[in-house]
Amino acid sequence: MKDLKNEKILAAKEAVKYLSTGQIVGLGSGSSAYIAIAEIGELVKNGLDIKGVPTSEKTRELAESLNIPLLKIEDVDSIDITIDGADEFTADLQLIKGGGSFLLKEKVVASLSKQEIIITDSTKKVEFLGKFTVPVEVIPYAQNYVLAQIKKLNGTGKIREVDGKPLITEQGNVLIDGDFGLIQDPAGLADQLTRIVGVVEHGLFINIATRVIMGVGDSTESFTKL
Ligand SMILES: O=C(CO)[C@H](O)[C@H](O)COP(=O)(O)O
Repeated sequence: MKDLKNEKILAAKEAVKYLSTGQIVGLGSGSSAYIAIAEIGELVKNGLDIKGVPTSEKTRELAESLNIPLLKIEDVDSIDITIDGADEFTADLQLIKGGGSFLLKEKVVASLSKQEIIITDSTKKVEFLGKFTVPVEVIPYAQNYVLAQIKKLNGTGKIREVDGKPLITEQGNVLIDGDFGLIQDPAGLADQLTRIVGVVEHGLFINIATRVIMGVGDSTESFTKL
């Protein structure tokens, strides 16, 4: 049986090799990113001088607990490198993110980043995105409209719930998990979702990742833009 936790650890250890002193580092969210943050905490303890930019409150709390110095996103113009996770990726580095509900901040941080390194276990690589649903962050007022528009795109949408109630994101929005089947044209779907009024952002990360490091058994595989 695959040891997915170990695969994430191996990927995280490989990713932090890209860090160097003086950098501003985006800190992702999710179980893989938290492993990387723990590694970064160790490196900081041993003298690595970086400043982190968190992608969620949970990440901020974790980084603070590890004494990683932090910057506010408002105070940075550019981020040198971000390490984050993903729910699915393809060989040409298109991603679905947002399983952990933090896609909006993750995409802002990724968009500011010169390098976006994604770390995953070996279950996340797919030929076509779409087995994992596409999270769509929506202002609550527009949720029924957006659900109807998703239908027009031949998709089905479901409001994400926690304990029987709609999950409210850190930005006060709701998430619709959109099922579009296997996605043949992720960039096209991303454009269509962006154009729906009331959609704040979605979890298709198109041409954003610069490298994916995937743990496989006892080693890692690295994917870069072809
Ligand atoms: O996008 C995310 C959170 O919004 C996560 O990076 C994604 O869900 C992967 O999580 P994990 O590393 O726990 O598998």
